[in-house]
Amino acid sequence: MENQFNNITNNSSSSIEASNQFSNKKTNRLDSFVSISELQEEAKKLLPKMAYDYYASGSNDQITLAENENAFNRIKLVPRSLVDVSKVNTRTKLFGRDISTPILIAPWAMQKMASQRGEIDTVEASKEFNTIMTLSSLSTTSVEDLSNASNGNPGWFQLYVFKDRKISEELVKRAESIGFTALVLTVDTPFLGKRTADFKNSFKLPNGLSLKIFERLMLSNLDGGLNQYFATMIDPSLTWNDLKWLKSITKLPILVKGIMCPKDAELALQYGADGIIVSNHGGRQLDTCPSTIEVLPYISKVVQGKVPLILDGGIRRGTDVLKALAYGANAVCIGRPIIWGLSSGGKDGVLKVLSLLNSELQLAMALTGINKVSDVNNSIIWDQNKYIKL
Ligand SMILES: Cc1cc2nc3c(=O)[nH]c(=O)nc-3n(C[C@H](O)[C@H](O)[C@H](O)COP(=O)(O)O)c2cc1C
Ligand SMILES: CCCCC(=O)C(=O)O
Repeated sequence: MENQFNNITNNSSSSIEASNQFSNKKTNRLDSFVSISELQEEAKKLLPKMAYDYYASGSNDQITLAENENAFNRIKLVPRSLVDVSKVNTRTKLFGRDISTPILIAPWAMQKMASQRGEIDTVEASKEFNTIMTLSSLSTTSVEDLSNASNGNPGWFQLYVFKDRKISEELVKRAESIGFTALVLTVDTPFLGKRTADFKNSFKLPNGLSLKIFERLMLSNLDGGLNQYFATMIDPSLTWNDLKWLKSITKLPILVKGIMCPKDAELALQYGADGIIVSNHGGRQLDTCPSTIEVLPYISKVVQGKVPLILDGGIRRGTDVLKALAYGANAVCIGRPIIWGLSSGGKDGVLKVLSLLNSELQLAMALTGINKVSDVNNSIIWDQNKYIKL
């Protein structure tokens, strides 16, 4: 039993084993953390306040930020008995690629505030765990350096579209030519949400760091504050027609990230999206919008398996991953859990987070009588109406 849930279904490596919470073979500092919330506490101790606040914050009153997690906790799973679960397996396939887990790494900006090697640590961990990382447009590592660090297999690239389309076009072509295998077009951010702590802290990148991808644009120092930077550079006039433009300049599959409305899911399909990411940007954009898990079943009904469907927002436990799969997602992305892992222990910290959440997922699958990801469906969600006549 212990072995089964220690050795995750990937090419198990020493650092994964060392970071596993139940392993008694080796111990290191990361072994003592048994949950994402403990890693968050550790990150809070280690990070400068300005960086921690930027990473942790939601917008306005942070209602949606809290709701993303709370909504998962309100959903109840159904335990099942006497099913042979001796070979539970979290492997799955996405865009033809075999991955060891349905847990992917969301794009998040400025990772070198969390560890010295930033995005390089994250991509190395994602490769070792055999999952997919999406690099943020606002990365502190260049696309070329990330590609080199991953032997030409850096994962997916997240795109914020610039007012100057030529810059975006050049960026897309660069990313495509050096091995990125999909584009993630973020559509929930015509303007950056109002994150109070960043205003109070007068957030700016620490000296010595810059937004590598845009270094040439001379705006990398962010002196005017995040929102001003964003408003200066990013195009708020983007519409569905621009998805056609993007498709015309790349052969890569395009996932649309930030879909929260079933009507928008319909439009995304109509305009040719190759994948949909249900996301409210981790509660950082429109405050008081619903949690992502709440809207997922409605979007799943529109998508009907035509393209891969991914959810992010509020995932802090393996049971949350299982609930998202049960509501129709093919995979999930995690943002802040990776941030806390990277801040607490660099690459090993990211591996720790992936290992911890995937072990929890594997255990939750066993306890609900599920052996493989493709067998998950909504019968594992408790619905008293189904049993009311019994
Ligand atoms: C600090 C931080 C930076 C982020 N930067 C980006 C970004 O550059 N591009 C983007 O599309 N989403 C960005 N996101 C949103 C994440 O991709 C993802 O939607 C969100 O973190 C998921 O919620 P979770 O943190 O609860 O897992 C960022 C999120 C955080 C917390
Ligand atoms: C100017 C930084 C924007 C990155 C981002 O998307 C976020 O912080 O949520």
